[in-house]
Amino acid sequence: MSEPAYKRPRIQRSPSPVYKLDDEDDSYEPYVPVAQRRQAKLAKLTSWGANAEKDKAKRLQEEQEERDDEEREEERRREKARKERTLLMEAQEVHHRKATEDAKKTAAEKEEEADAEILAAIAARRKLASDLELAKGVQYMEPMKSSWRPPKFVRDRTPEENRRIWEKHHIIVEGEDIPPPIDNFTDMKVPDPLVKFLKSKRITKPTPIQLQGITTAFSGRDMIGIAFTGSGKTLAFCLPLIMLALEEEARLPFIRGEGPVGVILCPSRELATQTYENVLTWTAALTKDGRYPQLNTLLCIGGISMGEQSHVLNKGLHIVVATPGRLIDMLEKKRFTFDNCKYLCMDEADRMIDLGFEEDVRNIMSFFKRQRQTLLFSATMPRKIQDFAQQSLVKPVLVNVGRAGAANLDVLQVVEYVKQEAKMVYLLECLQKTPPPVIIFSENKNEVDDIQEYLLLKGVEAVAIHGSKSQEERQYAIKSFKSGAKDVMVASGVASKGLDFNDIQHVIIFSMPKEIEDYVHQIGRTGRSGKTGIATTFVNMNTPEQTLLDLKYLLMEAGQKVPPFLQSIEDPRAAQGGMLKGCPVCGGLGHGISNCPKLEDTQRRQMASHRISDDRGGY
Ligand SMILES: Nc1ncnc2c1ncn2[C@@H]1O[C@H](COP(=O)(O)OP(=O)(O)OP(=O)(O)O)[C@@H](O)[C@H]1O
Repeated sequence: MSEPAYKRPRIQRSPSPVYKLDDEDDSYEPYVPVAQRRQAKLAKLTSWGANAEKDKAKRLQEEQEERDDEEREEERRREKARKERTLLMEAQEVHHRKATEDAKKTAAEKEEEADAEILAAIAARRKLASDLELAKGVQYMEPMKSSWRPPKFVRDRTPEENRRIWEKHHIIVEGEDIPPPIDNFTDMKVPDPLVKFLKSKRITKPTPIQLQGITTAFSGRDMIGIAFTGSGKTLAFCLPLIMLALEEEARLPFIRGEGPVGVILCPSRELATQTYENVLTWTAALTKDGRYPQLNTLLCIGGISMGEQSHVLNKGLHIVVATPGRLIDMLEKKRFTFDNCKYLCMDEADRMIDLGFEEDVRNIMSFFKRQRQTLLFSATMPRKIQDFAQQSLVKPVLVNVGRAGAANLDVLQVVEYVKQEAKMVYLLECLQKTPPPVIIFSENKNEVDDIQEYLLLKGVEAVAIHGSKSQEERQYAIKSFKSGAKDVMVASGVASKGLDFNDIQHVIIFSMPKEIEDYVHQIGRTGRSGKTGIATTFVNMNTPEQTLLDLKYLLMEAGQKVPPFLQSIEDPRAAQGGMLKGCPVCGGLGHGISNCPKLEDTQRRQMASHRISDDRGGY
């Protein structure tokens, strides 16, 4: 058995006291003397002020840095956004802006703008200069030098006196240092035998284009000459070349292989032949006198054998009259060179540049070794061609007699509505209006043949000419018509440019050409050199309304009678308001550039990229 546990008794004691040491008392503050305390406070205050300044500056700096950071960040964001913006978005914006602006414009303003855009696109063509000159950036700044001086009394004239002469002859001149007009061949210093010869041909006084054009060309200036059909442009550009050739020959006679001094380019073989014959007569008149040397002229056209003219090539050569294709051929074969050629004239220049000859002209220019005097002449020269040509000429002078593309006022224009099926029969009746010679124009080669056949059947002495005829047939037609052996010549429109037949009484336009310029050239075969003539034009349902509108305006401009069916044709542009200006591409008054038939035709031709003629010098 176990013993019970013993519980020891506990003694209750009071808790032991907690002792604290003196220095552990919180409230204890050592004693600091007053002076020392004041100094300490002062020091504290001073140091606090300086720190506050520092803090403030620091804070400001930090704030500035923060702002800079934010700006940089914003710029980064903007840059990123800019990069992310697609071209499409920009295009949309431009489009939107344009749409808003367009909404504010009138229809006329919109059309004007569209026209300007098309014109700018056309104007962006390469300058008319040789490839070499373009590549080398050769640009002539000063006109060619000339030894010709106007007589003293002309030099002494005041500008006001010159202006009065221009006004009197309805001549508009543009350009720098315009040479003075002279209204007398002798005062122009044209050699006496030539003046006498011209007189014998009833050419006694210069026509307006001659009195300004000849002095301009004599002065060595590049020029654009615009004047009515039959107003004597041929003499205006041939005479200066003849004078230049005389001067060169007198200085040092030409021997074989030398020359030519100048070249005249024409768009058709017939026109080149006619100009060549003119040059031959004028140079022969000089030589006949015995005081002047013989000048040699070469006709350079397709369809003829150049062998026949080898006698000319065997001598020094002064003047070449050419169509572009054959000229390029001769230059490439080095039958002659343009090393000393100083004069380049283009007759019917608007056609030369427009009718697919532009590249040929550039090619021809590449054969020139130095600066030349360039002259462009035509009865029709739309603004577009003038502007284009101006950039290629050196300080050009523009000599303009009447509106470019206006009809000759000496032609009485009659427009008749004739049904298609009635045309042939009515033609016979129409032929009775005047005595021969008469020219009938048709746009279509087959129609030309049909008309000739019909007339022959009816006993009318008629010849026909168009681009598909052989050179012999073409020459025969021209010769027999010119000599008076044949009364009527039926021709395709292309035969119209520049041909000068004696006293054509009546021009009948069997089918109205689409381009009003062609009409102007066709009616211009009559009413030449101051005489009057009649032009009868057949129109009907097949004639495009726009062509009729061009015709209407042309008749109005020339003060001619406008038949009721033409009067009733409304101009859609008139309804839109705005100025009715001539089309800058073709000069037609009845339409704008956006619906110009000539431009359409050019574009179609360019797309088909085929040439007008196989020999480049024919029609
Ligand atoms: N000063 C003049 N006085 C009278 N007749 C002239 C004069 N000058 C030229 N002629 C004659 O006028 C006719 C027409 O001249 P030319 O063929 O040079 O005209 P054009 O202006 O070239 O016409 P187109 O634009 O149709 O080619 C010619 O028969 C020419 O002999």
